[in-house]
Formats: sequence, C-alpha cells, structure tokens
Amino acid sequence: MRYIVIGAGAVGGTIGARLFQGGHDVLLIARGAHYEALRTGGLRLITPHSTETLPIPAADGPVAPREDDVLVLATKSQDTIAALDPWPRHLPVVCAQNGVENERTVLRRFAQVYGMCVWLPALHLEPGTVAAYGHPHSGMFHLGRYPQGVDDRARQMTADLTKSGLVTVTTPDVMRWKYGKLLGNLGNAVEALCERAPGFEALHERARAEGTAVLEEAGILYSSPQEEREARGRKVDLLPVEGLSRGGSSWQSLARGSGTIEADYLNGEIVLLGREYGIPTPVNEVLQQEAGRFARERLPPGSMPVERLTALIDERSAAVSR
Ligand SMILES: NC(=O)C1=CN([C@@H]2O[C@H](COP(=O)(O)OP(=O)(O)OC[C@H]3O[C@@H](n4cnc5c(N)ncnc54)[C@H](OP(=O)(O)O)[C@@H]3O)[C@@H](O)[C@H]2O)C=CC1
Ligand SMILES: CC(C)(CO)C(=O)C(=O)O
Repeated sequence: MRYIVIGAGAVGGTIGARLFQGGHDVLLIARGAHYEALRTGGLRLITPHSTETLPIPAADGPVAPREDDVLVLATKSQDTIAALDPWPRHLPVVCAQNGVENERTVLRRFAQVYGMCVWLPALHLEPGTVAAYGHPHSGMFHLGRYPQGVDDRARQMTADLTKSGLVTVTTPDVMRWKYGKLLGNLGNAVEALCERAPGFEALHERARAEGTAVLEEAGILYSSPQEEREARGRKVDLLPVEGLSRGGSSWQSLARGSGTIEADYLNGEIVLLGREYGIPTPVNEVLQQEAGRFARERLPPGSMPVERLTALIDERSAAVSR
C-alpha cells in the first residue's frame, strides 16, 4: 500500500513519518513554506527520545495514482473539501481527523471511506518540523469502515500502523469512538482561548456535560472517557519535549495565526445537534463564537482571561433559561 498523507501537519506528518520509518511507501502532500521545507530538507520529527530528519517524498498536489494508493486525510475539518477535491474519486480515503462530519462529507464524493479516531498529541508550529509527545508509542487509533464495519483494507492498515509504532485497533463502530472523542475535544476551544489556566477544567466540564446531554437526546452512541483511557492504557503517555511549548490542535491554529479554527466542527457540532433536537447549547455556542473570532482577528492563544470567558458563558446561559 502507498500512503498518501494529505495535510502533513502535526498528525499527518507524524503518521507519515512513522509509516515511513516502518518501511512503507509514503507521500506527503503539503503546501506553501511547509511543502518547500519538506521538498528541500525532508521532514524533521521530534519525539521525547530523538530528533530525526526523514527524506520522505513530498508533493504539493495530486500525482499519478497507483492501484495500491490510500489517501490519509489529516487536514483540519474546515479544509476537507478543498484538500480532497483534486484527487481521483476511486481512491479509498481514511479520515484521520477530529470531529464527526468529515466521513459523511467525503462519502458524498468518494465511495470507500474509513474513519480513524486519532489520539496523538502532536505539534506543528514551523515549516518542515513536527513534534510528537506520545510515549512509548506516538499514538493510539481506532480504525474502521464508515459508516460501520471492518474490511481487509482496514485490517491491513491496522497492521501497518501498529508495526510502525502507532497502536491501532480495528473496530466495527468507529463513529462511536469519534463521538466520544468529540466530547473531549470540546475543551480545545477553552484551551485555545485561555490556555490551561485554573478554571479550564470547569469550563471543559460544562461544555462536555452539554455535549453529552445533546448526544443522549439525539440517541447517538459514544465511547466513555473511561473506555478511551482503558483502550489507551499505558501505550501512549504524554512526555513533554524540552524547549517546546505544548498546546492542542486548536491552540496551534491560533499560535500559527492560520485565520481559521476547527471549533465550527467541534463545539459547532454540538450546537448543530442541539438546534436539531431542541436542546439549548449556550456553553458551546460561546466557545464556537469566541474561538472563531480569535482566529479571524488573529489574536494570540491564551489571551482571554478565563474569568471573562466564564462570564460570557454565564450571561448566555442565563439568557437561555429566562
Ligand atoms: N495536533 C494534534 O495533537 C491532534 C490533532 N487531531 C486532529 O487531526 C486533524 C489535523 O490536525 P493537525 O495535524 O493538528 O493540523 P495541522 O494544521 O498541524 O495540519 C494540517 C495541515 O494540512 C494542511 N492543509 C490544509 N489544507 C490543505 C490543502 N488543500 N492541501 C495541502 N495541505 C493542506 C495545512 O496547511 P496550512 O498550515 O497551510 O493550512 C497543515 O499543514 C484535525 O482534525 C485535528 O483536530 C487529532 C488528534 C491530535
Ligand atoms: C487532545 C489531543 C491532543 C488528543 O489526541 C487532541 O485531540 C487535539 O489536540 O486536538
């Protein structure tokens, strides 16, 4: 199998690097300064144990397809359609992204779609470099066919990833894992806005409780935090890398001044479902709105006092209950 990783940032870069180190054919798709850095100097992968520069082939757009190609999509959710648009539609696509909307969006265009629930703490702040903080393995994945099931290709990818140091489990209900992870990722916006200041956990809990109520009302199955922790076990602990700052994927979007953020697909998913099922979602509405504003105005991550965010959420919640 040749793995074509579209969006070779924190997650895509780490997956591509690990598969390449595991002896697999990999092609990284990137753009701008990151592509130039990959083309001229290879990908620098920093882990708690080593820093290596890997000569992984890179391109800035579609290449002649091979029969054994698989597209691994690792862009943020808001970039899914544009990133896949130029690729031949007979190729299988694996969505290695947070959120629950990508698989459905891709299935509209590509017939063979796989979901991958990605637990992989990684960082991409400068062109040509990614850092992965997982220890002893970089990441833990659940992988299955979308909307459900398992097939030979899923089993083959699971074996390739696992042998490459990314512990992967094949699952017939991948979306259940992705909905469970979504509840965890409702804290991404809080972290992006306030960093992990005291008060972070309380706001994350409020966003999660609201998300849980919405999923329950919608009758959507989700994995529990305990299940997620047990699946991960001691396979992926977090080890800081000296000299590197650390923040989740949404924090990094603000740190890089990308101008967009994934909150519309994380907190926004709960808001959307809340509207569909008649459940108020003031906490996630404010998080979606403020994270979007920070991205558009290119404000630095962590620059909103947690008290200010809490006050905005309290005001919106009070207005809803009046
Ligand atoms: N970072 C993390 O620790 C984790 C992230 N995730 C999830 O994984 C997914 C990817 O996140 P992450 O790796 O952090 O994101 P990154 O922003 O680090 O990487 C995404 C990359 O995709 C590139 N890209 C976007 N559109 C295109 C395009 N049309 N063609 C080529 N390249 C493109 C971006 O380029 P550019 O910079 O120019 O926009 C960027 O380099 C998200 O869904 C995220 O929520 C899941 C677990 C952990
Ligand atoms: C919490 C984490 C790092 C887990 O993979 C993540 O999903 C993110 O940064 O978006």
